[in-house]
Amino acid sequence: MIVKSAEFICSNTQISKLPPPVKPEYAFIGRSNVGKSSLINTLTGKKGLAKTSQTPGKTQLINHFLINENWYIVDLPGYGYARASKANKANWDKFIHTYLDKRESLQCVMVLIDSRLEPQKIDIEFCNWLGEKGLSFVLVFTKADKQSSVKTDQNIAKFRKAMLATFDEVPQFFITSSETQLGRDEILAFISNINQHFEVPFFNPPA
Ligand SMILES: Nc1nc2c(ncn2[C@@H]2O[C@H](COP(=O)(O)OP(=O)(O)OP(=O)(O)O)[C@@H](O)[C@H]2O)c(=O)[nH]1
Repeated sequence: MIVKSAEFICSNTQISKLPPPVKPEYAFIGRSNVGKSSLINTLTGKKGLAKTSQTPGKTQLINHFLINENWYIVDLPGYGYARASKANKANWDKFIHTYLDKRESLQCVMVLIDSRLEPQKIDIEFCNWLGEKGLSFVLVFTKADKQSSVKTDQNIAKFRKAMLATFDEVPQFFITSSETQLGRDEILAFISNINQHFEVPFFNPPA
């Protein structure tokens, strides 16, 4: 897929104010600082579209970006920000879980995992929750340029093994780097394929 246009549409803290669910959308989520904004910028080819920063936990809203005028990238707040208060974490859980569980037009959750790390409990738990809810998701291993491909493969194998404790099969995965654009074309092709089969879901427009 060629990305011809990518524009920021809205930031939300309320599910009721999200755009109508009439276009396919893909939610990008992961631990704070996993490289989510960088990946979104790489996919869209727009450097400043999603803000990148070295301060973990900066993204706190649900951000919708409209791509080629016919599908959305949804930038979700990062989870597992160590310095967030308990109340904030609980709010995050409720808000994001509601969005993921109820959003009619959500096609796939792109779960970003830092390829440099051994399997992290919080990532596995999140995948388990998605599995319990029957939500479609893929794994996107980020920052692959930061170490050898052997090391990346080892960490991915460990992650897959950890997932097999609860899943019969491991979901599809992508290896990416926002530095080298590794994985960009594969993710866009994956999305393009799903978009072709999208049918507008039934939904109740707000009164
Ligand atoms: N070398 C390398 N650095 C990366 C890559 N992706 C992200 N980074 C760096 O990692 C840091 C965090 O990246 P962001 O894209 O801001 O991460 P984020 O997940 O959006 O962060 P939050 O907004 O805190 O959730 C920045 O310093 C990026 O430049 C990558 O693929 N390779």
